[in-house]
Amino acid sequence: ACGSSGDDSFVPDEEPGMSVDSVGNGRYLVLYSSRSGNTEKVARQISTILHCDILEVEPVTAYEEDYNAMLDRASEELAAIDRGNYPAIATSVDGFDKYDLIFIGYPIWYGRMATPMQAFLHEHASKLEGKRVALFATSGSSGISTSANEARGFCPQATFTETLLLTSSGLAQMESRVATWLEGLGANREEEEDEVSSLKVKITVGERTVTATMEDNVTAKAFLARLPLEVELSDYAGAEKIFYPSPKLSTEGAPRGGNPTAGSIMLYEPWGNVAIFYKSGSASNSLIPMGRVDGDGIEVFRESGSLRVKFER
Ligand SMILES: Cc1cc2nc3c(=O)[nH]c(=O)nc-3n(C[C@H](O)[C@H](O)[C@H](O)COP(=O)(O)O)c2cc1C
Repeated sequence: ACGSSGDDSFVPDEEPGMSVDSVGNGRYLVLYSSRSGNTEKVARQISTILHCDILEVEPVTAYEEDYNAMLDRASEELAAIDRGNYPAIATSVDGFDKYDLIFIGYPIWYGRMATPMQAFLHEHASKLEGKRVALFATSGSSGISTSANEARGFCPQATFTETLLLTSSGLAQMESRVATWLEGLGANREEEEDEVSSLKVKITVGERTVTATMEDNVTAKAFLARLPLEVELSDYAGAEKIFYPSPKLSTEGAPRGGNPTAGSIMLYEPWGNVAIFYKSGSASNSLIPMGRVDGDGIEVFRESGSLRVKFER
């Protein structure tokens, strides 16, 4: 076997860390590594039950298809780890601040934690300080305690919960075992309808989807109540994309006055049109602030001419 130690692997220096695709409110994150799919199934089950974020920790060099070649590689990588050389992994995370509980799953290799997850914990140990960590593993028959000790070694400042091990005979009861374990941890499905997410809107423009955060006022709420909504936005003055809701949106009691900047979503009361500003506009008492396109999502509205868009919750 060649190139298996990982010592000399070139790690591209492109992204400092990846952000996890958020689906839930971000209380839980499931991180897993998996070669033949068993641990991945458990990880997906956890993420489905909790409706939470999930991220695979992947090696830079793909796993060998051939089982014997894989056994060789794994034992070489484990020996290298014992000498302080970790295999290169393609996954890194900027931080775990928003997560209350982080699930970490891996297969058992030679009684130990699979090497990609060891490398991940080695690289992220300081970021996991003070975090609550729930370990889960799959194996043919071996136990989890050696790998749990390895995890504690990497992250002495983390708090470890009760673990879950599914051996090949236990995988058949995966659903009930996972559900019972999560109950014991007090982990439950993330609520989707909290105040913040209820003001979130997805806007799809062609192939791209951006998000906006709406205001908590009567006009914005009237708009939210009409979603999903597909409309043609026309260009106005080379600064706004506009459309005319029909019937007009209620403005009764809404705060007046706006100073539009790129990203502002406002209602122009005299005409009743909704305007998404991709450039700054003039301040006006006839503008009612309705919300704002998040981040740099406003870029998608800079295309010239009209745009077909879909707004949805
Ligand atoms: C390199 C390697 C070493 C393994 N060592 C063990 C072991 O020591 N004890 C055990 O019970 N199973 C062992 N297995 C079996 C895996 O732990 C088991 O198939 C696991 O569910 C695989 O998870 P995955 O499908 O997520 O990759 C090993 C598998 C591989 C590939």
